[in-house]
This record gives sequence, structure tokens and C-alpha cells, in this order.
Amino acid sequence: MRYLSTRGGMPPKTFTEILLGGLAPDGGLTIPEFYPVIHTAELETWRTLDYPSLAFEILSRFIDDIPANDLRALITRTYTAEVFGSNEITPVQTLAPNLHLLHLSNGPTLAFKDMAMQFLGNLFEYVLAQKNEELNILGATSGDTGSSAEYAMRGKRGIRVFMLSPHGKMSAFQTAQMFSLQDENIFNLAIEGVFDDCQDIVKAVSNDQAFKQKYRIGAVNSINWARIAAQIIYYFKAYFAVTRSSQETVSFSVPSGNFGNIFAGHVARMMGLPIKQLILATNENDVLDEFFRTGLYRPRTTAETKQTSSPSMDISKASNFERFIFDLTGRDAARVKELWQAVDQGGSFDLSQTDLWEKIQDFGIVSGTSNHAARIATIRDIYKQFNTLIDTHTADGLKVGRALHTADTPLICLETALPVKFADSIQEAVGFTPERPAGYNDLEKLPQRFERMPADTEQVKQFIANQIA
Ligand SMILES: Cc1ncc(COP(=O)(O)O)c(C=O)c1O
Ligand SMILES: N[C@@H](CCOP(=O)(O)O)C(=O)O
Repeated sequence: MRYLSTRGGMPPKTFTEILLGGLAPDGGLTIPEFYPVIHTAELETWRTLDYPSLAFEILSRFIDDIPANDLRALITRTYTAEVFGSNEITPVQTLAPNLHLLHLSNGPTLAFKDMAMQFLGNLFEYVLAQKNEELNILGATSGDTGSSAEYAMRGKRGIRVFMLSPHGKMSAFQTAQMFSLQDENIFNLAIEGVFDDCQDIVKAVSNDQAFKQKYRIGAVNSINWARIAAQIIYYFKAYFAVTRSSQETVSFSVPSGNFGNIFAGHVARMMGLPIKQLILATNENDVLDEFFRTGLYRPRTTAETKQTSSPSMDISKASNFERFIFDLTGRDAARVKELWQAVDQGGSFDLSQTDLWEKIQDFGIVSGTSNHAARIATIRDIYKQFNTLIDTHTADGLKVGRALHTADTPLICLETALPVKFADSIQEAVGFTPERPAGYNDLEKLPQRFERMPADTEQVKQFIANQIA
């Protein structure tokens, strides 16, 4: 499998090249030259596979420059009951007929990011050792990617992590999870801005090719294709959990911010998984919902981006949306480049009067928005009806999913974090705070180590250069 850039300016590269490279050199996102298609008969043979075996079947379609035995060993070492709490790895809980919850947050940092990030940690370590190279990871987080990446990379030889987060905008638990890490290879930078400012800095640094080469800058955000690839697996696993034959269709509801999780679902669908609806749920930062309802893509400014009680989705400029538009245009890189010229200059685009707007129906994506009152009511309702506590992001997904899904199809709602990370909202919804998993009791009391910085690319570069020196 070779990889291209959504903006057309990258010669085809191998998986390990794009794994270490992160953002494409022309500022676009890397994407496989085609999606491998799994026909119904083959899909049926995957039905009884355990998680690591299924992961190997899927990942080996995208990763063909690591020997199969080594890839299998990396996968088997990653997806264990010790790391993810059960042999199922991503258990499905049936709440009611045709309403299911896909548990993705039983990894070490209690959010779905661990599903891919634990694999990335092992993958980076393996590839860097093979190439005898080092990597300095530069990432942006709104709360969960940061701790997931840091836990996956802490203590790993040849890897440093520089993680940018929006100062004062994550939950107390999320902040403490990251900032309490004292490992020498982990650096937390609290940026005075929102997540989009952090992500813009990551992209600006990655677009400085000289700096990127000199300091060996890599990515762990979902701009890294490996993240998307590893997130495809659980769509297949969940499909098999709620169906009996591969003729049946299902729908997924996905709380969305950077459009990575739902994009993995889109790829699963392009690979042939019978998905009827991919239901996209936003919080009050509703840029993506606006697009899927009207055709207008208008990323918001820092000042317009709202701080909400589902803070990990406080995102107004979704990276992976560019990958989706690449597919929507029939993989027309020139058109994507033109559209993103406007976006990169702070502008917008409107597809409603173009040939693309009709084609969008083919992709099965429908969308809706949630808000604080709705997520609190949903948390309360799910607890009362099903004795199950969900977090604020999952609540956004359930709220929109239940409103938009067609009743004839099973709906699988993706659980993206554990409620303990957002205890204040849980208290508001049900009158008590969730029990903490072992080892997390005094998290917020631990000493914290971080650097506060303005949203300034040059200062971030200087910090990285100083640490490496
Ligand atoms: C808990 C949680 N839910 C949902 C999302 C949104 O996922 P995505 O950015 O892949 O759309 C995030 C962050 O990305 C998250 O941390
Ligand atoms: N919600 C994320 C933001 C980054 O998303 P990613 O999937 O691109 O890493 C977070 O919690 O940090």
C-alpha cells in the first residue's frame, strides 16, 4: 500500500514513511491510495475472530512494509486483557433492543484514544529501533489525546513528547492526568488559546520542513494515518457483536471534534462494512453539523469557540474533514488544495450549490448538535433507565444518535471516555460523582509539571530546540 497527500504534492510513500512523517510535506493529510474492499464472503470469515486477529486482518491491508510476523506480534502485545480490561477489548453493552453502547474507554487513560495510541507506542518503538532513529512527537490535545499519547510513550527510548493543550480548558482530571507525569521524555505546554490554536501550531511547525527534518518532528494526532487505521478495527468488531449475518446493516453514532473517529467509520464503510448511517454529534461547537446540514464549512475563530462541558470536542477546525472532502471530490487533490487555500487563510467554503452536495448522500453521514442541558438530561436518563453512567461526550453521541437513527437498524453509540474524567457534570446530572478506578484517587493532588506559553509557533519551536539541545 502506498500513501498520497490530500493536496497532491507528495510522491507515493510507504506506511512506515508516513508513520514517522505525520503531516504531508505539502500541508495535506496522508491517505492510502485506495481503500481495500472486503467482500461479504470474506467479511463473514472474520466474524468469529478475536480482537488481535481481526486487528491483524485489517491493519495488514494498510501496513505492508513491516514483516507480517512482526506486525502480528506488535498487535498481540498491544490488545491484551491486561491493557484493556477484558479479552473482548471493546465490549458492546446492549441497553435496549437496537440500542447498544460500544465501550472504548477501558484502556490506561480512560478514553477511546488508547485504542489506537497503545498500538502507536509499540509501533513507533519498533520502527525507530529498526531504523536506528529518534522521534520528537509534537501533539495537540483538548484533553484526551495528550494523556493517551504520554502514557503510551512515557519511558520509550528514542521518543520525546511535546504536548500542547489549551490552558485552563480541560477538566481537572484530564489536566492532572497529563501534568502529573514527571517522565524526562514528556513535556507539557499549556497554550493560552483553544485546541485549534494548539493544532495550528503543530501544523505550522510540521510545515517548516527544515525544522521538521533537523528535530525529527512526528505526530500522534489523528493527522497520523496510523491513528485512523487502528480506529477502524472496533467498527468491524462492534458490527459482528450486534449482527448475525453480514447481510445486516447497522448505524453508528459518533461524538465528533477533530473528525478522526467518525472518519475511521467512514473508511470501514468504504471497505464494505454494511453501515447504514454514520451519525455525527457535535457539542455547541457545531461547525461539522452546520456543514452536513447546509454544505457550508466555516471554521470558527478562537474567540467564537465555546468552552463546554464536553471539552474534548471544543474544536472548530477538524483536521480529518479534509480527508473526507478528498473522498467526496472523488479524490481530486487539486480541488481539495483550492478549498483549503481559503480555509488556511481563515475563510470558509460552501458546497451547497456544487455537484458535490448531491454526492454527499452516498456517504451515509447525518448530523446533529447537543448542548449542556441535553447532555445532562441524557446522562440522567441513561442512568435511570439502564443503570449505566456515561460521560458528557458519549452523552452528546447518544442524544443525537437516538434522535436521528432510523428505527429499523441497530444503533451502536460509541463511548469515548469514562465519566470519572468529567465528575462535575456527572454530579450535576445524577447527584453523585463516579467511583475512581484504582490508582486515580489522589490524582489532582500530585505535583504538576508544565510550561505556560502564548499561542506562538516560534516560542514552541524554541522550547523544543532547547530541550533537545
Ligand atoms: C472523549 C472524546 N470524545 C470525542 C472526541 C471526538 O473525537 P474526534 O476528534 O476523533 O472526532 C474526543 C476527541 O477527539 C474525545 O476526547
Ligand atoms: N479530542 C482530542 C483532540 C485531538 O484529536 P485527535 O484525535 O486528532 O488526536 C483530545 O482529546 O485531545
